[in-house]
Amino acid sequence: MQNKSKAIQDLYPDELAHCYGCGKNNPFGYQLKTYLVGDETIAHFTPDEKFTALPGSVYGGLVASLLDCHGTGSAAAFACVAENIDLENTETIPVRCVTASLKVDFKAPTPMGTELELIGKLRSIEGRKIWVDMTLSAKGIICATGEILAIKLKSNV
Ligand SMILES: CCCCCCCCCCCCCCCC(=O)SCCNC(=O)CCNC(=O)[C@H](O)C(C)(C)COP(=O)(O)OP(=O)(O)OC[C@H]1O[C@@H](n2cnc3c(N)ncnc32)[C@H](O)[C@@H]1OP(=O)(O)O
Repeated sequence: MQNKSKAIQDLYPDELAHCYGCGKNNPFGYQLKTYLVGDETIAHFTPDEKFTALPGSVYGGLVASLLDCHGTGSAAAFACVAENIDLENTETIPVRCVTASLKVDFKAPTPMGTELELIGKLRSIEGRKIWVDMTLSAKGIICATGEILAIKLKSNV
């Protein structure tokens, strides 16, 4: 079992840490952080008014991008576990996962100014293909669900 201490995105090497959604080296982005806790992953984000769809609710593009970055982070974490890479005792990980497919279902309006919680669960790993199921909730209410197919790149770029 892994503990919640290092975010998976903080283990991406510096030259690959510029993603708008989750790169620690992108000062303009969301800097989403995904943690492995037991056999799930978790991330939090609190949207402000610039992400408005209608007053009081968050636009769907943000919801999708949070699921995208939590999904690839989760896929990388689950791949590391499968490969016996100890996330607690490494500075960078050798696994590179990118999104091939992302499905989002919007279940309820996502409220503005409330901490959102993203949870990821590994569905399966088949070769370089990693499927993760996700929820995005606010105050315990599921606002969106997501399914991602992430692909582990063949070589370390
Ligand atoms: C952007 C580059 C960054 C590189 C550095 C990495 C840095 C790590 C840090 C990450 C930073 C944060 C990331 C945030 C999340 C993003 O936003 S990522 C950006 C959005 N995603 C992209 O730009 C990916 C664009 N697509 C691609 O580059 C290529 O299509 C892929 C996904 C790497 C796959 O190409 P490939 O390695 O040549 O693999 P390929 O043989 O085509 O497919 C492998 C398997 O997956 C299946 N597959 C592929 N696509 C699909 C699909 N859409 N549906 C179903 N199955 C599929 C294939 O059928 C195949 O299955 P099998 O035959 O093995 O059974």
